[in-house]
Amino acid sequence: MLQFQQFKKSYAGHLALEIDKMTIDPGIYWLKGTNGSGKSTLLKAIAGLLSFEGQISLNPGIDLKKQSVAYRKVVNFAEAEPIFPEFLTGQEMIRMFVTAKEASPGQEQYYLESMQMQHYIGLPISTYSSGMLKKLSLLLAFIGQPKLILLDEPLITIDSDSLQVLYSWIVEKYQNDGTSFLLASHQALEHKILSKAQVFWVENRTLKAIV
Ligand SMILES: Nc1ncnc2c1ncn2[C@@H]1O[C@H](COP(=O)(O)OP(=O)(O)OP(=O)(O)O)[C@@H](O)[C@H]1O
Repeated sequence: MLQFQQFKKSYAGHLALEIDKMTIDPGIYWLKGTNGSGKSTLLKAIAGLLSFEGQISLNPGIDLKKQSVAYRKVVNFAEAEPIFPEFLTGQEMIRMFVTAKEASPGQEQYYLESMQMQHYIGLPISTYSSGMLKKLSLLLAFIGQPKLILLDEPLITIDSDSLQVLYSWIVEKYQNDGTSFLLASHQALEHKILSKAQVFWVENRTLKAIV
């Protein structure tokens, strides 16, 4: 599903993360690691938000650098602490993502309703609480037909009912569409399927599968 070749990310000349060669099969993965180990760096690099050395590609042969538009259409990302333009409404953000990701019209309705976001989605983002903003960013990560969804600390700030809805979105998307997930979380995934997700550990500036 996802391939790394001679991947290296440095900040101001200091190596943060290196993956010489690795293939990740389709699935749901739980990305763990101590603070500062490189989880967000990895997710942002895979999302195409950071410059790096080497190659990241998605099967079949969609290279992040060479086919950047095609790649970004099918790799979605929700940041740990999302920042969106405050003068836009959630609805306007959704409209932008629907266009960029070539989503089917009305796809967002299911997500808006199940997460009970309809009452605020037409308001400017400046009026949102951190949980309301987090739910918007999670919804945006499900827009389109992603092959891979990257969620950085998806469990923080949302209430327990919303958490159960998010778990169901992830499991449904994987089971119905075969979408893979990389979930970076310090909190346990308390769900009967997700708790069995294969673990990847980021340590010593690299990525290791825990078998
Ligand atoms: N913009 C940046 N400039 C310089 N160094 C950075 C930058 N972003 C991250 N780093 C460094 O890269 C390393 C990995 O950081 P990263 O944010 O990826 O860790 P993390 O595993 O997501 O941490 P946490 O669990 O605390 O969120 C850290 O040493 C951090 O100081």
